[in-house]
Amino acid sequence: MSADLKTELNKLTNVEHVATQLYDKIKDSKLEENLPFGDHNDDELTKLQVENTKLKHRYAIIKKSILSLQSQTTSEMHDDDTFAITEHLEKVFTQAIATAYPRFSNVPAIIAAVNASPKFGDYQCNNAMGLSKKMKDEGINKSPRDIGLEIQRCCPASPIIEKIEVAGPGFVNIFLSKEFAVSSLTRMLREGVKPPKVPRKRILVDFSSPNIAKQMHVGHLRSTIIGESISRLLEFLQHDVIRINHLGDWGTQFGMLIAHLEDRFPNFLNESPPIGDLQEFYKESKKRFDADESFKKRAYNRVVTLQSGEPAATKAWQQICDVSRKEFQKIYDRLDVTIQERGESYYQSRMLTVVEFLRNKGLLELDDGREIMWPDVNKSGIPLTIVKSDGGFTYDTSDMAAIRCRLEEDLATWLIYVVDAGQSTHFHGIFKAAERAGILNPNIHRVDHVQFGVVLGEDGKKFKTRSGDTVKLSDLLDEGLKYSLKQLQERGRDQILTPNELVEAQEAVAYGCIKYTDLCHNRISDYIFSFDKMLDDRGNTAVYLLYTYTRICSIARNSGEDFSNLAEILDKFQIVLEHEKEWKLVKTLLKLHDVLMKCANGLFLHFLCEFCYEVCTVFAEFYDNCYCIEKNKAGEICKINHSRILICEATAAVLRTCFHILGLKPVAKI
Ligand SMILES: NC(=[NH2+])NCCC[C@H](N)C(=O)O
Repeated sequence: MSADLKTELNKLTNVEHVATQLYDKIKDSKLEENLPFGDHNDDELTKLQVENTKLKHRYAIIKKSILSLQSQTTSEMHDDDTFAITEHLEKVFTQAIATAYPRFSNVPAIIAAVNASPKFGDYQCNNAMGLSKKMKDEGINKSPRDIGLEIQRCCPASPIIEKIEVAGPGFVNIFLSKEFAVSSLTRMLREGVKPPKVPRKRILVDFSSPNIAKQMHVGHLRSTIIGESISRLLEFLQHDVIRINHLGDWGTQFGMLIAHLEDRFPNFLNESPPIGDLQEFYKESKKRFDADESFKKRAYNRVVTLQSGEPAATKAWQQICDVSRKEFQKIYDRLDVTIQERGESYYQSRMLTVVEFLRNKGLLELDDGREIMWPDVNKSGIPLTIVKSDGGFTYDTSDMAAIRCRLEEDLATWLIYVVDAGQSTHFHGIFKAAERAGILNPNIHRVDHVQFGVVLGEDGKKFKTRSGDTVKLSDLLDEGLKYSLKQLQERGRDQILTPNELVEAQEAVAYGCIKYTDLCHNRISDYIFSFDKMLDDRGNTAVYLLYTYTRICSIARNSGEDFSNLAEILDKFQIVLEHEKEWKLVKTLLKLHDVLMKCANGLFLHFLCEFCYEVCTVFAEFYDNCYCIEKNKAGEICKINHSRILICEATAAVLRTCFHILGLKPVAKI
């Protein structure tokens, strides 16, 4: 709210206050004399009445000036229409409430999109009931309907609002302006889909984060998919995003791996060891570690040499990491994931300093030879183990060092950890402890553990292969490719598409399905992994969305005209919104910014999936009812509705934006 507006509102509040006092005075004086209201002629009362008239006059002037100031701010907002509609309406109606009832100027407007019949408007302001209750508590009786009417009267003009209606017991129904919709859509077609404006932040997203020498499992796959999409969403909103792979590349297990490497590949310093299956290698070394005392001793020694930075041990460690790194990278390439590696080893020296820091602050306590830290001053919950009894560090230590580095060195103000729900106690402890240590300040920093549920097999049990082993991710992706190829062949697409187009479609469908199935459920719940379900072309699936998108793209192509230069078309043809289905589709498209904001606020991507599905189903309604191209009996094109094809192009542009965030690769031909 502008400073001018605030001053005017303050004036109004004062006048309202004086007016109430005056009213009470008049009422009391009448009660005293037992006279009916307005039927008094004593001097005192006349004076009060004159004053009352003056106040009324002043009140009206101030209200008028507020209204004009408000329309100024709302049209300023419109100069650049890259805002979310709900957010804009919240501002407009918060101002309306403040003008109508200055003492409630801090009550935020409650705005909801209306999905029922269009006669109830497109959005609703739902404050009337609440305000009526508030007034009742003050002893004032005002019906929600009257309050609704007053809000309507005080609503500043907004270019996005066509009209406001008060219905029933006080519903304030808001109808969007078609003029605004056409101008937004035209702009979008000319300039591309722009993000809503939000204050830019530096955000660090910690995701994927598998462990060296261990299998990357479906939990890591979920983290990879969700983390990538969250990063894309926040980048689209113009934030400065740092994507971090917090690899498990440090710890005592490396001692035995190095010792085993020395024995199996004595020439490792000169030649990279041909380790095919690192997991098998891990198992072998673990067996020796448990059975052979001298091997165990050497393994412990290698931990010490590695941590002190000794070159041979460091080289061995790097080579082991390289084997895993290459495997992980193959998965990232297939899924089009970009991430920067910064494993636990990165924090080795920072762990030393963070331990010193916590110790100096007196936050570490001795417990059975370990040094622990209580996240809470009251010692509730579970303590973190900062230093083990043998002097080594733990997962807690590396995360304390990491959080400090991210906030103090990277200067991120928002940290996002995309890790399974099983680690929620760990992260809760880290966040609390960081706050207690003064590393994290909740007034400046935001931290989120973006947790997610487990992937289940079709039998409802934990996802495993038929033989009961954990599923290898590369095998899973291969299987997806097989399924999607089979589906494309069943549709005879292998006959129409070129071999390259077929591979492109096959990958888009397979990887798209796997990602979309993960993202379209509320991430907190578990979900069942089934290729048959995810490849269904009806319902909320990637296949349905990709097919709809391809169909939309083909409309302009089939018109026989060149729609590649939209600006040129827009110079010649206007978008008109006459048919109710055209209007419904455009209003749906305009929800994009609201949906993006909602996804970013709670870090939930299923809202975006639901939105894509809504766009596609509303598009189908539009397409069934509105001809874009008309053909004569001979099957020749006789009329092209340019406005409608432009609406199709806008739909495709909105879907493309969402697909990019969700990691779906749109293909022009399927
Ligand atoms: N900062 C973190 N702790 N990130 C998540 C690490 C996940 C860990 N490597 C695991 O596989 O469970």
